[in-house]
Amino acid sequence: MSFAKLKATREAQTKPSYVSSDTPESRPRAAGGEQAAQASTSSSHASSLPQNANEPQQLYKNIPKTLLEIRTDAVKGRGLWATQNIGAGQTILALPPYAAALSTANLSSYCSACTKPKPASGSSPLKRCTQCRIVHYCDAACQTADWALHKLECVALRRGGPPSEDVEGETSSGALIPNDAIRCLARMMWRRKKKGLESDWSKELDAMQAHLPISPSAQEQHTHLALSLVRFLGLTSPQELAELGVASGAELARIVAKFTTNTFTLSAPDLTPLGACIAPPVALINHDCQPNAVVVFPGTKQSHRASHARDHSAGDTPRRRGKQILTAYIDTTLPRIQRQQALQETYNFDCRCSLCTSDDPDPRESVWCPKKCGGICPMPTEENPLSQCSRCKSVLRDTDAVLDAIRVGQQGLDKATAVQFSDRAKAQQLTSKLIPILTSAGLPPAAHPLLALRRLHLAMLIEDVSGSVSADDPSSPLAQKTQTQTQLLDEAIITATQICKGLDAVLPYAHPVRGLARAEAGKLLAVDEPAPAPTLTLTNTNTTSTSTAPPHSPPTGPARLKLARDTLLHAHTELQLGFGKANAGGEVGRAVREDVVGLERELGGVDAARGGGGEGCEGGGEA
Ligand SMILES: C[S@@+](CC[C@H](N)C(=O)[O-])C[C@H]1O[C@@H](n2cnc3c(N)ncnc32)[C@H](O)[C@@H]1O
Repeated sequence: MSFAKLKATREAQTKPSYVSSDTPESRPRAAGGEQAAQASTSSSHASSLPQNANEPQQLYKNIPKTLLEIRTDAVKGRGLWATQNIGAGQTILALPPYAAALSTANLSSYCSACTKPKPASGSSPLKRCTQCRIVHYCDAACQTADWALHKLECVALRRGGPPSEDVEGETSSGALIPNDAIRCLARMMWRRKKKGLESDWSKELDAMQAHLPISPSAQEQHTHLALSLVRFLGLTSPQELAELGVASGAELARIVAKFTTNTFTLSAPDLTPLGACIAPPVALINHDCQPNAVVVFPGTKQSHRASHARDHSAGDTPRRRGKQILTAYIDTTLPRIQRQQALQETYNFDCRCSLCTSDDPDPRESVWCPKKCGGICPMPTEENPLSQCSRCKSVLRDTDAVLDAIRVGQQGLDKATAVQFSDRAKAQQLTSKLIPILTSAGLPPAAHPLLALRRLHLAMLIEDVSGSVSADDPSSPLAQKTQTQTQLLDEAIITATQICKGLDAVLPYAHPVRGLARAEAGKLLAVDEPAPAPTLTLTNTNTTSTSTAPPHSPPTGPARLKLARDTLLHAHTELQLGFGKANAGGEVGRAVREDVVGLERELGGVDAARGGGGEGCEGGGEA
């Protein structure tokens, strides 16, 4: 698994949100910069705070001082605080990563300079570096922009990577390709040397917080990464290490530790993980499971010439002056215990945020009220099987059945996630079987692992839907073909709708994941319905009636189009806030807006054909 994927399993799907969370109390800004920061950090976190940076405010020139300031929290260390009220959807920070690398699987399908994907067939394909034959670029301009780093990387790639599990593929000449973490680290080191060790750029990197790994497995992982890096860089002596500005092996270990604590998953505008990247000003932001900001890579209007890490403030409540800016490092749709484990494993701290310390029932860990009053019961556990509805106080019976369903669901989710690419049929069989088991055990749409299973199921269904539309088999009978297509599409729409319900219950309004999920549901509703292929049903009165609709199937015809338009409009509003207003909701937000305009036109046509006036939105669907 690539480093990006590994981190992404923890963080990507639920890139941060933005509730008006009541963040821990702000503390007065530490007067003494790094020393003060170090002194005020809990030693139980075994972290080593920056030793050699300037007064932090003098570094980080690209942090807008009119909006933000660096302060130190006694528990979390340095962080960013709002110096004025920041509106929903306002960009807080926008900057390109200091170093980035695509994961190996993406090296031939994305540009290594701007991270734009391979163009659709028909347009000119990505150009491969003729020397290493590994990295690809949109054109000569992208290649030139990346050359200063790639010329060093090209040599290292041709030399071949370390023969270890960090290697994820090989070149046509059989050279091994190290994973994205090693290549990103190497790019960071080369650039650090080029910029000068005394430059602010390098000092910001050096000032990143490092956790000295506590667990033996983390220690082993760091050592392994450091050794692989040395081999990839082609270093054979301590002198060569010193030429890169690294005085000793211990210092190299610290650099690796800083890297793992502070990297981000480089993602596409739709949050698909692409690789690893590092941006010290953004890495200053601390974690909260109910954060008030989000890190996204929304794509630029004309092209992806610059891959910006943008930190957006989103949601419908402004971040008030004096509040700490907080993002989520992990998937916040997960139940508390899994969030805590992920944070401990990678970032080495116990989260004490309001969500992690609350006693209120949490939809992530809940079961519908047995009396169906609309309330929820806390999910029973082996230790605490007693559970009652938070609203009507009805007691949940047969908790063993619920516990069994959850256990089987979690095991199935782990298995299906592991085999989703290698054995699609198995993964799909698992998700299809487990979703009804969990719903009949009474789990609401937000509960884990039901929500996660549905998200996985939908990803596979969407591939099937596009496959069934594009690979229309002319030999199969029309009725059978359209029925399969209708069933697939309806199942995808129903699943997407349930996912939106689940995400709405656990993520704050305008979270990018919510916006993307709603955009997906809207797009599925907008897919042309397969030509009607009615099944004939004989009735006992000797007449025939037609019916293709399974129970709870989505509406058809103009009603479906209207629902698609309304869903996409809703998605557009959330995407604008989640991916930034100034950026018009990012690449996905702009595409959704075009879809809305198309649907408005179609609906106008339908209304005109019926002789009615359209009931569309002015200006093509701006919410
Ligand atoms: C990416 S860094 C954030 C910036 C860091 N505070 C600094 O001083 O450079 C991540 C580290 O910050 C600390 N941290 C972030 N959020 C925290 C939280 N909610 N509680 C405790 N520590 C936190 C942890 O030590 C974590 O490994």
